[in-house]
Amino acid sequence: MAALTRLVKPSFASHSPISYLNRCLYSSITSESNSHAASAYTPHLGAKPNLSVKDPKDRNVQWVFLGSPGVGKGTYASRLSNLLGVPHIATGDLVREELAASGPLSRQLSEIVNQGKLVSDEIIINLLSKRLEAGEAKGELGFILDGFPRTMRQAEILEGVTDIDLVLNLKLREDVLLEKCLGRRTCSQCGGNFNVATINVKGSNGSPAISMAPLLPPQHCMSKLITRADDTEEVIKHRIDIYNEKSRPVEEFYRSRGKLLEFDLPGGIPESWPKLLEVLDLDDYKEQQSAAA
Ligand SMILES: Nc1ncnc2c1ncn2[C@@H]1O[C@H](COP(=O)(O)OP(=O)(O)O)[C@@H](O)[C@H]1O
Repeated sequence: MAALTRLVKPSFASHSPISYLNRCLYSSITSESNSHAASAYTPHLGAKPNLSVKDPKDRNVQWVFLGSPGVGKGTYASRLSNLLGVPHIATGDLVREELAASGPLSRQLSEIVNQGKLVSDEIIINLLSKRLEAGEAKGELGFILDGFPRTMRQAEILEGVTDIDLVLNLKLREDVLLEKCLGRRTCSQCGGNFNVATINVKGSNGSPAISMAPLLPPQHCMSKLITRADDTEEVIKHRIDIYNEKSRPVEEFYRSRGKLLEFDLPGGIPESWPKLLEVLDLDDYKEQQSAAA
C-alpha cells in the first residue's frame, strides 16, 4: 500500500501504519471527545480534487468510492483498478471472506451483516489493517477503497493516517438502487459479479429516466449463480437507510475538504463508464492503453 509507509503522513512514517491505525482507533474509543483522531489531519478547505495531472502514472492514486448499496462502487472501482494498476480494496469483500472462513468472528459477523447493519469500526479497521499489511508485503502501490470509510469515525481515522486525494461519490435514484441490488448475482465458482435486472424507470420529480440492460453471466456460470444473503428487499432498504444516516455525513466530510467528485450515473456500464473516464480525465489514457495492447 504505497509501501504502506507512504500511507502514513511523514511525521508518523517511522511507526507501522497498521499499529498507527489501531492506536488511532484505540484513542478515539477511549477519548470522550474523539479529539485525537479529529486533530490528526489538516483540513483542505476549498481545494478541488486534483485531476490536472494527465498521466495516471504520475498521479497519486489514493482514492475512495462512496455511494449507496447497489450503486456500482464495486464495478467501477474494479474497472479503474485494472486500468490504473492499483489494488481495489472492498471492505464488504473482506467481511465476506471472514464469513466464509468460519473463524471465531464469523458467527458474530453473519448476524450483523444479514440484518443489514454495519460491522463495528474496530472489526472493520482490523480487517482493513490486515489487508493493507498483506498488500505492503507484496509491494502494492496506491489503492482504491470501496465501502470504507462508511462512518464519520472511520473517515476521521483514515484522514489521520493518509492523504486521500480523490473521493468519488456515485449516485443513483433509490428505486433503481433497490432493483439493482435485487438483481445482483455472483458465480459461486469463478466469483464473477452479474446482474439479472432489466431497469427501465421513467423520469420523475426532475430526475431523468434511467435504463440499464442486465449484465448476464456466460452460459457456464448460469447454474452456479448465488444471491447474497443480505440482498433481500427488507435488508436492502435497511442498508440504504443506514447509508443515509451514517455515511451521508462522510460525503459532507470530504465535500468540505474539496475532495468529493459527484457522479450521477447516466445508465448502465456502456453509458456510465466512458463518462466516468471523461470526468476523471482518463479517456486519453484508456485509448493509449488499448492502442498499446
Ligand atoms: N466500512 C464498513 N463499516 C462497517 N461495516 C461494513 C463496512 N464495509 C462493509 N461492511 C459490512 O459488510 C456489508 C457488505 O458490504 P458491501 O459489500 O460494501 O455492501 P453494500 O452493497 O451495502 O455496499 C455491509 O452491509 C456491512 O455489514
